Amino acid sequence: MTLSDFIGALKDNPYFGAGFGLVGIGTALAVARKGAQVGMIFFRRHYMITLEVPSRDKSYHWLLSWITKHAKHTQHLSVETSYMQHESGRVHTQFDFHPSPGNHIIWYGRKWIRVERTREKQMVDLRPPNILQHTSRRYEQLDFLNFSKISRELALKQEEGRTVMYTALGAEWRPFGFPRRRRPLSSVVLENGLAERIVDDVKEFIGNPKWYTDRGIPYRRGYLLYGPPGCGKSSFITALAGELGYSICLMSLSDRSLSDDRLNHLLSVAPQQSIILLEDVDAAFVSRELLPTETPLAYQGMGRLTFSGLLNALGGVASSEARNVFMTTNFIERLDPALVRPGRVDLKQYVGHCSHWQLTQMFRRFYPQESAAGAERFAEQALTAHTELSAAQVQGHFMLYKTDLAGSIKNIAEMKE
Ligand SMILES: Nc1ncnc2c1ncn2[C@@H]1O[C@H](COP(=O)(O)OP(=O)(O)OP(=O)(O)O)[C@@H](O)[C@H]1O
Repeated sequence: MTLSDFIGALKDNPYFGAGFGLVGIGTALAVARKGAQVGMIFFRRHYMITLEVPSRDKSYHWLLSWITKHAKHTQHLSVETSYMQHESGRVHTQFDFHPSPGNHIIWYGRKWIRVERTREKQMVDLRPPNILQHTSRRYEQLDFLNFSKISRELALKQEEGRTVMYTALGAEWRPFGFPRRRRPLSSVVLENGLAERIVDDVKEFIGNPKWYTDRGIPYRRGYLLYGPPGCGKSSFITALAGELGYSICLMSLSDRSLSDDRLNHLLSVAPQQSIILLEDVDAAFVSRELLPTETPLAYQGMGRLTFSGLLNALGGVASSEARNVFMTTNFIERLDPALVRPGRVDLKQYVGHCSHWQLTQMFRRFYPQESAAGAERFAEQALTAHTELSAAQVQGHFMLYKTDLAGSIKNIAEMKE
């Protein structure tokens, strides 16, 4: 039997024909699948473009709120809980629902947009921040610009004339609550010329980055406001942020989940044009000279944040963006000298009890119809009745007698918190 006879016999064999046919179909499908994959890769490479928005980028939150608004039908949501404890002990909690990490398809402007939320993988010891990826057709590159612009406008509209408060969530800063109406500087009455002095200093710093780069000095400035409670430290910083059009990044050093790495990371990724506010710095650490006998245990270093970690983080924030760190305390004597040395704290300011001048100013703000002489009399009587008065006490008293000036003066001796 020759080879041609053998092939002829196989051709006529129905089993062989069917097997050959099946193999042929399988191969054709595999080739088609591979072709589709290659075609998709080719298409993506040449016709698609991906925009990556890291979480530390300013537009990240704008895009995230845009996506949250538009990806209404997504089935995967993740909750983000922000938590803030006020000095009064009052706890403020907020739940935000965002599309969870993964793919989300959004129908917008008569187009499908695919948004992918992913987590950055190379971070150690930190809750990884998210990345948003937005994919569009290459010839519609302008889409990115429009998309980013629209989300920015949406966010800016919400923030117009307002101060955004950020709190630290994992390794990221997240806006907390709705942006607050800006507090005018004039509403915080500090000792004559004090507010202007700090405002001028901050403005001078923000306006002169070149001075720092020319001298190789890290572009940051630290401020410490200290003094008794209720005298306007926090209120002034909030008003200052409003004046500058800055946001506030509020951080508590006694947060037990704060580690050296996390603090360092948070300081370096704080949103641009923001003030970092560390309130009650004495609550987390006390001067090493006071330890261990005279200090209550509650005040000793807590959590995984170490004192040297804090010093390094404050001294080591190298950023091209102006970095303003404000700290407040009621007990400056409890702070370690290393914490308040120049480089970490460049301007220290005592914000104390009300002076005669402050009392007259506050009186005139509350009772604008009253004469200057009336305000002087009020200030004198208040200081005769009380040696120390905080602005919060005075404000509380005025609130009590909002429409009753005579009552306000008559009951001056009862002014209390
Ligand atoms: N100098 C001031 N001018 C106007 N209002 C003030 C002033 N100081 C305090 N207040 C009012 O008193 C309240 C408490 O003030 P604030 O929280 O700013 O004080 P603080 O000095 O930061 O206190 P603490 O040291 O306890 O944090 C606020 O409602 C604020 O409006």
